[in-house]
Formats: sequence, C-alpha cells, structure tokens
Amino acid sequence: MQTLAVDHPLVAHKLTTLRDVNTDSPTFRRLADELVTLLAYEATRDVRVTDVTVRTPLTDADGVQLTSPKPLVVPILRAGLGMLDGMTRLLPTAEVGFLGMIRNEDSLQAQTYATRLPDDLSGRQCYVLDPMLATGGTLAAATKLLLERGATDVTAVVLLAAPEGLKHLEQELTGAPVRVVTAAIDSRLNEQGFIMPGLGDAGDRLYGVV
Ligand SMILES: O=P(O)(O)OC[C@H]1O[C@H](OP(=O)(O)OP(=O)(O)O)[C@H](O)[C@@H]1O
Ligand SMILES: O=c1cc[nH]c(=O)[nH]1
Ligand SMILES: [Mg+2]
Repeated sequence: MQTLAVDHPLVAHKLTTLRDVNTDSPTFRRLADELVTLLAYEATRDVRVTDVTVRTPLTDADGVQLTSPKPLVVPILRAGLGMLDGMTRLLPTAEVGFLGMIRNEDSLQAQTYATRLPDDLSGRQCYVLDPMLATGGTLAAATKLLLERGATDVTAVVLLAAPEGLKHLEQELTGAPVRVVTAAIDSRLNEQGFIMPGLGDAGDRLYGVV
C-alpha cells in the first residue's frame, strides 16, 4: 500500500482552518470541498489515459483523454458526501457509486447500511472518499468490497489519517493495489477512537449532530 501525505502550503492552510473548533459548518463544507480538489490532483496522477490527436486552429496536436471504463468515485456516507463535488469537479466524466457506512461508537466496528455500486468493477479505477481514516476499519471494508467486485486499483482520498489506521489498512490489504492520499497524518487515536489532534467528528461538523 502506498501512502502520500500532500505537502503543500495551501493544503496546510486550509486544513488548519478546518481543524479550528470555531470554524462554522458552511466554512467547513467549503474548505473540505477545496481541499479535496487539491488532493484529487495528486490522487489522479495515475488515472488511465489514451493518446488522442486533436485539431487546433493551426494544426494537429497530440494529447490524451481519460480511458474507458470510466473511473468510479465512491463517497462513504455521510461525511464522504462532503468531498464528492470537489472530486467530480476534477473528474467530471467519472461515474459515482455510494456506500453508507457507520462506525459503532463503542466497538469501533464499521457497519454497512447502504450499497449502490456496479456489481462488476472489472478494470475500473476507484476513488474512495472519506474525510477520516481513524482505526481504518471503514476504509478496509470499503476497499475490500471494491476489490472483490474486480476493481483494478483503489485510491482512498482522506483529509486526515491516524498512524494506527494506516497500519491496519496495510495489514488488511497486504499486496493489494491500494493507495491513500491524505492532507496530513496526525499523531494518534484517543481512547474513543478519535484522531488527535484531528478535527472532531467530520460528519457532525459537515451536517450536524443527527
Ligand atoms: O477509520 P474508522 O475508525 O472506521 O472511522 C472512520 C469513519 O468514521 C466516520 O464516519 P461515521 O461512522 O462517524 O459516520 P458519518 O460519516 O455518518 O458521521 C468517518 O467519516 C469514517 O467513515
Ligand atoms: O476523529 C474521528 C474519527 C472518526 N470519525 C470522525 O469523524 N472523526
Ligand atoms: Mg460521524
């Protein structure tokens, strides 16, 4: 498994405001959206393209276009929805599947409550969106599901990752074609399984406590 923590002053600046407890929900949503677009630039570095030629007003020019089958973007509900527009802005032709997952607050085990994905993902590149990689249970389950359906490779785009979660993913997905792109790797998990220093509950900060 490859992990990339994007080292860029604009990413660090936006992440700092995102973490701030005084940042309100509309600002949090805007910043999450902007951050994803910056991360998506790195996350899609290996997106498959084919060579094409276009006619400019003057002559022919060699270029590329995204290859079929189209990439699949999969936000993990709820919090991953806050990253969808930022990702599809960069990959407008991608298709979108959905996974609803919730982590039990006591056991910290992830449960799947909704799946809307193509049955056959043979040859597809997948981009999973979830702001928080904490214990890694949610992303491990989501990634396995996509690989079982034939996905060629899976890139998880997250805003924050805990070292414990990255280690767990590495163990669960040894040798699998998986990459994690994150804005930062934080220090640790606390006793409740929250990322420290983190940004709190991403879903609640995006959409409120429901
Ligand atoms: O790495 P893990 O330990 O599995 O934890 C991370 C998961 O927890 C959060 O979702 P949550 O369960 O709070 O659901 P929500 O998005 O509906 O708020 C977060 O968005 C991840 O999906
Ligand atoms: O720190 C954390 C851990 C899991 N889920 C969150 O939203 N935040
Ligand atoms: Mg939540």
